[in-house]
Amino acid sequence: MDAIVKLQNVNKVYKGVTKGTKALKDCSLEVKPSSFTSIIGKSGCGKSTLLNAIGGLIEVDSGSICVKGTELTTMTRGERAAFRRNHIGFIFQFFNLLQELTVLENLMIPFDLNQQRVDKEFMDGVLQYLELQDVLKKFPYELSGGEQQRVSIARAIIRKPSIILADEPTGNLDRKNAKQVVSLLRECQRLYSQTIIMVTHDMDLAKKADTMQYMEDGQVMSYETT
Ligand SMILES: Nc1ncnc2c1ncn2[C@@H]1O[C@H](COP(=O)(O)OP(=O)(O)OP(=O)(O)O)[C@@H](O)[C@H]1O
Repeated sequence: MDAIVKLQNVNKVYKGVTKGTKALKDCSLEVKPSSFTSIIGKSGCGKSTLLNAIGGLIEVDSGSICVKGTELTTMTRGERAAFRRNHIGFIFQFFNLLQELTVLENLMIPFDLNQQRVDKEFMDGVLQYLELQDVLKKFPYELSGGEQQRVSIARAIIRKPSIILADEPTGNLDRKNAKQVVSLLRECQRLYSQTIIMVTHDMDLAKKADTMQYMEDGQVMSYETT
């Protein structure tokens, strides 16, 4: 099956004050559709940069990034943003929920921005599955860390993106909630055929993916398939 995400020889240098940091060095990666991939590697090896490049959040210097058959590197920033809104959901370590909005309002932000209609039935199913129906009127600061992360997962899922990019989604959670989040991502993959790419420091959680990619010094070095 064709890869849903394919990077070939991608290079990214962050132009610093003194010298540039090479965050990606001829980095290549292929991800199969509806698969769950984890990316592990030491701090600073380029994991977040790789995820941000796949999600079109940053521009790279050279190489090819093909997502769902579309080349991102030739797009303008606005085109990448539109592509991201249509196809990609992001989950972050610090949840990125707006504290002054209720849970429901947070969930509606992407729909409002995109002037897109909500599939109410689908959304209700996701909320039920993530056990969030009873917290919809609460504010994020009234929720536990695990609940907040479940809200951010719901926000990523309910727009039915084909790809979910999760950057250390369990980094701020205790063991029990961390395991639950990874199980939920697995379920999203199973139920909604979403492709999940998860960056983590946690080897035990990384092993729960179908494919584990190891990054070192700006490159994906190897992979294991279970
Ligand atoms: N915006 C930026 N400006 C300058 N340098 C950056 C920027 N973002 C990342 N870097 C540098 O690029 C390299 C890769 O960073 P990246 O955040 O991708 O690594 P990481 O593997 O995700 O690290 P961690 O596990 O600590 O989150 C690091 O040397 C980092 O200091």
